[in-house]
Amino acid sequence: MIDLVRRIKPLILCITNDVVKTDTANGLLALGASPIMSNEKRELKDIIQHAGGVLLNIGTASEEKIELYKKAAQYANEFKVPLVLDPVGYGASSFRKNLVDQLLESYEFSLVKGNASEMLALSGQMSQSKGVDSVETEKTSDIAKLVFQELKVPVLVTGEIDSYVDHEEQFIMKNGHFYQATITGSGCILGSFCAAFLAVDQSYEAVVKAISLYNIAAEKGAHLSGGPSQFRSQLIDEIYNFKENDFERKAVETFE
Ligand SMILES: Nc1ncnc2c1ncn2[C@@H]1O[C@H](COP(=O)(O)OP(=O)(O)OP(=O)(O)O)[C@@H](O)[C@H]1O
Ligand SMILES: Cc1ncsc1CCO
Repeated sequence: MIDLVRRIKPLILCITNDVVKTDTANGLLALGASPIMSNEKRELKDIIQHAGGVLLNIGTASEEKIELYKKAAQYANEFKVPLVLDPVGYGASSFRKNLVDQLLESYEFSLVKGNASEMLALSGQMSQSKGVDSVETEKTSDIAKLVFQELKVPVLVTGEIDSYVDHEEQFIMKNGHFYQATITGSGCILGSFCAAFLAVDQSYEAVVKAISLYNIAAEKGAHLSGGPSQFRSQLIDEIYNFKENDFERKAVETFE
């Protein structure tokens, strides 16, 4: 499926947070997709008409950006473009919680992905959210089931083990390296990769492939790195050099 992404080179609109814009654009370029970032609601219709996927990441949301998120979601639904939501910091403030709840009520998402803390909070259960990093100890598979029951949209919960649940599939995915948790934006980049794979294949397999590619690239990159800084750039090279047969390392299992 990576060959398909590289051949189609889908345009991915990322309405994402200020911390990770450059890393996300570099990640998508290394993958073979075509990123565009935007902060302007008046251009969204033009862009989304030609986009293969849209990512909404609310990591640095503000009152002024609410209309931007809503318009992007509206056009993505109107033009039937896959729409991914990353509810960064959900549970860390009531502003973020209200914003995400409104978006989920009003628009159709192809995937909601977040770390264990964010997703546990989204399920309506108590979570120890503090800031944007995950501090949850519950299994991501249990959290994914809870959030899916609550939202009834495909969900991905990230952590040491990632879990995906939709109306008919349930997977855990074991690839990845702890260095990923030492760099900012690791989950945010993954959200953009999910949008890029969903752009070429609107099924659960696209999500599994996006995570597997990203986490296998991380495993390979970590072995060549002395720490987070080197890892950060090595990861981009491993993504760029990823071959279809690298998927042979993927560690994906179904669960009950
Ligand atoms: N300890 C770990 N071992 C293996 N992989 C990990 C580990 N921690 C995170 N990952 C991987 O890192 C990526 C990001 O997951 P994480 O849950 O850290 O996201 P996040 O908290 O949303 O990140 P950020 O907010 O920095 O963007 C996923 O692909 C996940 O599989
Ligand atoms: C650190 C941080 N704060 C808001 S968004 C972000 C990037 C990781 O989610």
